[in-house]
Amino acid sequence: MSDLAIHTAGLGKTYGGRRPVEALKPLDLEIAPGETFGLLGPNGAGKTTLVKLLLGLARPSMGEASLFGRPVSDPDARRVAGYLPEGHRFPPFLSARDTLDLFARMSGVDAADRATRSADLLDRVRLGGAEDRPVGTFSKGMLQRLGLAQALMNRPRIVFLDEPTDGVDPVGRREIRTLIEGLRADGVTVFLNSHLLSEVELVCTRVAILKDGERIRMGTVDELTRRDRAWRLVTSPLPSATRDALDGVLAVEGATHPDGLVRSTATLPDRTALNAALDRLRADGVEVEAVEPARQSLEDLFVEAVSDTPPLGAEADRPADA
Ligand SMILES: Nc1ncnc2c1ncn2[C@@H]1O[C@H](COP(=O)(O)OP(=O)(O)OP(=O)(O)O)[C@@H](O)[C@H]1O
Repeated sequence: MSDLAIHTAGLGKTYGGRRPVEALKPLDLEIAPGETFGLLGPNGAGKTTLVKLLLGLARPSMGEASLFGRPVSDPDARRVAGYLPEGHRFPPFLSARDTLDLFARMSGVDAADRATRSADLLDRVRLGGAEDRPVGTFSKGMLQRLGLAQALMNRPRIVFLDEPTDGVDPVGRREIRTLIEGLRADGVTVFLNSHLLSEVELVCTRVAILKDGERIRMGTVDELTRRDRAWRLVTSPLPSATRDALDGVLAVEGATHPDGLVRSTATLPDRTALNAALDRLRADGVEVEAVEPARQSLEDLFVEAVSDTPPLGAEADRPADA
């Protein structure tokens, strides 16, 4: 039996009808326990479909999926999962405490446990003090935090969070991020669907990008955002002869920083060539403060990946070494 948190083999979904939609093309996916995995993709890419398949809420057209070694069609597989759906709604007249009590009943939490569990969760999502207010008076951030508490009610080993920071202000987003980091510290596997790439970049250990139902990228944020054959340098100012000698290799940023150092990007075929360039800088009396692989933001990568279509099976699994 697999001890992976999520395992899929050839999992795919085509919605029927007069014009069938291939929402998810056959997907092989392995997510280890304790990972915080981010699923990205433009609207209609198949993200929600994948989550529904993993929760047994939609039936696959092909392939199989399991959570912690149990097929997702087995209700016991779902018992270890929590779910915060996108755009969830709670009855507005219920208090936060009553809302959680309702979900506790639906999750089969023992009557003896329910009150303590709800109180603990309300504290955890920082809603202690607002427990008796009707949910209809809650801000978007409070509603999302209550949604998170609901998703954690059954002490899940894995939680699926669909746009948890949707409509939430920066302070609320940070609070939700801290909660997600807390889950990771507790060893809970997190499967995050989000359009907020800066958040995903901060919180996820690994990400995949879906487009038109197909996975077009997958890797750690570090692997995916590292630019091939490019390094970022921080140095003392460069004499003009050095600039001329390294013309075409070194692109120096125009602005001088308050620290008096200059930033540049070196584009070179390999590490040997990088070291030759550094030797040249040193020989010219330039002091080197820092050298690191150049990166693009996750947002740049996303836009680039979804704009040019070629599915990059080989590149997706490209080794991290520059
Ligand atoms: N019940 C359904 N019946 C028919 N087609 C569907 C159904 N649900 C989703 N689809 C289609 O499947 C494709 C994938 O939809 P899905 O909701 O999984 O995308 P998504 O990546 O979650 O999008 P978004 O970011 O907008 O939430 C879309 O073309 C969508 O129109």
